[in-house]
Amino acid sequence: MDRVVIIGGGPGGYEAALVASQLGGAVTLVEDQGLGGSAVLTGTVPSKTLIATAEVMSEVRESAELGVRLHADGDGCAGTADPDRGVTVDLAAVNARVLDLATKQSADITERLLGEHVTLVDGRARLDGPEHVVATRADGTEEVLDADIVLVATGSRPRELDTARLDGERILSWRHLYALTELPERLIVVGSGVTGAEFASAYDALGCEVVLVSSRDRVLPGEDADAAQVLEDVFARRGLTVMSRSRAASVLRDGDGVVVTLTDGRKVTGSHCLLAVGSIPNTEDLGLETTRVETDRYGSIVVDRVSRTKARGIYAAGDCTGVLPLASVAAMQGRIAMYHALGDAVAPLDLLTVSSNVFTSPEIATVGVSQQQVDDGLVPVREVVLRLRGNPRAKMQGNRDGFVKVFCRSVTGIVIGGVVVAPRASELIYPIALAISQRLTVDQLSASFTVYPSLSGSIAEAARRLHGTRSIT
Ligand SMILES: Cc1cc2nc3c(=O)[nH]c(=O)nc-3n(C[C@H](O)[C@H](O)[C@H](O)COP(=O)(O)OP(=O)(O)OC[C@H]3O[C@@H](n4cnc5c(N)ncnc54)[C@H](O)[C@@H]3O)c2cc1C
Ligand SMILES: NC(=O)c1ccc[n+]([C@@H]2O[C@H](COP(=O)([O-])OP(=O)(O)OC[C@H]3O[C@@H](n4cnc5c(N)ncnc54)[C@H](O)[C@@H]3O)[C@@H](O)[C@H]2O)c1
Repeated sequence: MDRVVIIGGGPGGYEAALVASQLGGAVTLVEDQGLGGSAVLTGTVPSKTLIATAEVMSEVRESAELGVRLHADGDGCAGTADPDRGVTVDLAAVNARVLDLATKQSADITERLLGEHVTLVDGRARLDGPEHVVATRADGTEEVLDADIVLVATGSRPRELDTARLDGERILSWRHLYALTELPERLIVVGSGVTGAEFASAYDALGCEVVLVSSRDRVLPGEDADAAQVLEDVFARRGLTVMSRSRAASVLRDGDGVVVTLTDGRKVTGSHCLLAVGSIPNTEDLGLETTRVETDRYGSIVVDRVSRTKARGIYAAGDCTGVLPLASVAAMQGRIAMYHALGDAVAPLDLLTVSSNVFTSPEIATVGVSQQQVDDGLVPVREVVLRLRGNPRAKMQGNRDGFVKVFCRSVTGIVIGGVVVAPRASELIYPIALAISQRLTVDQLSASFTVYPSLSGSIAEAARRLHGTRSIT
């Protein structure tokens, strides 16, 4: 029986443990922060739970158009999405729910792993040569685990700036947000990547004044430019301030507030600052130097498409590899590693089939070939963009911001990419993802019935418009 030792209990680690156990390995997983990793305890799950409340607030805020009338009850709750309409958020209750849900999900994962006979070691692990993992427990005792196969899945942590030290009270990373019991009066979010944009959108919806400090020309520089423009327009309409081409040089505490100084000398004041300036892979102090595992200049572990490192028998998965920092990708890399290591059939990781979503309001979901690749002339395509405001269901629901974009191969009509900007775009992207993975043509995608009226009708309609040879925008 192969002895498999997994370092890290996030999606990269725990999904691998399930597969390794299913394939007959003797599996030990070392983790000291609780199962689920930052995905469950501080990242994906808590942020999306908070955003669930923000979504309700957004809908309430925009419900007047649908004839909904709300009346102030004057109960004095902290934080107000719209004081004139009497809708408020009790952030202490929201965050208590967030933390409770995360803890329970972690417990569910623990139970599942134990049920699959995975041995859990509560400790911090490091490699001691390619065949030994040393786990150090909180009391300092050490256990040496012999391994035929090792998976490193240690994740990443928030990047800090030397000139912006996190204090957990006013200068925060995303890990600190769930300790807040009152809405910040004025939140300055530094960094307009996915993390910054999601929290800016959420806190604005919860009723907080938000300033987004963006070092780039636009928010979400890594995402579809048309989608980012929709989001910027929505932010502007809602009164969320975006300071573009503004790089934070320092963040300092000033009494009960914070001062963000930009590189051009301007100062932005607020009650709190959220630093969302990226992540650092957790690859130090792991004993990697006792093996042939290589890291790149960012500190990420170098892996191939079946998650092999440069050291025989040692695999790596998830954020510590820097391949694509998503929970879904971490989990897939972890599973692929175990299929490969334990001799099962394995398909190498294919990033073109990965769906991802930015959980702003509206959401932005993407899959496959990107507009940037098309504009750079890397892929010849036909494409269509259908604005959401032409969709009957969207009109009924009062949704006018967003679009559906589909790319197909010029000659064959095979679907190779798509973007959906809409409420619940995370759900709507699936038919496009399925079409890509199954190599369906636009004619096949449009041949299925969609419900009338529905937002998914726009996906079928987009595919229908791509029948033939014209590019329609
Ligand atoms: C705010 C935020 C929101 C996000 N939202 C989404 C989303 O909506 N969808 C999505 O797909 N992705 C999202 N992500 C990304 C996602 O959280 C990560 O890609 C995912 O957590 C990576 O999983 P992982 O297993 O590689 O690492 P992690 O989840 O970080 O887990 C790594 C684990 O390894 C442990 N560890 C580290 N070193 C050691 C050691 N030496 N010994 C033992 N254990 C160790 C850590 O304690 C940790 O528990 C979000 C990220 C952030 C920051
Ligand atoms: N919904 C999701 O799936 C989700 C949510 C959050 C994060 N993530 C994952 O995590 C990854 C990292 O996202 P992220 O947003 O945390 O990091 P990021 O590196 O993508 O973005 C950080 C941004 O901060 C900017 N920045 C850096 N220093 C700055 C400064 N001094 N002043 C102003 N801006 C500055 C950078 O230019 C960059 O645009 C994403 O690529 C994504 O894969 C996913």
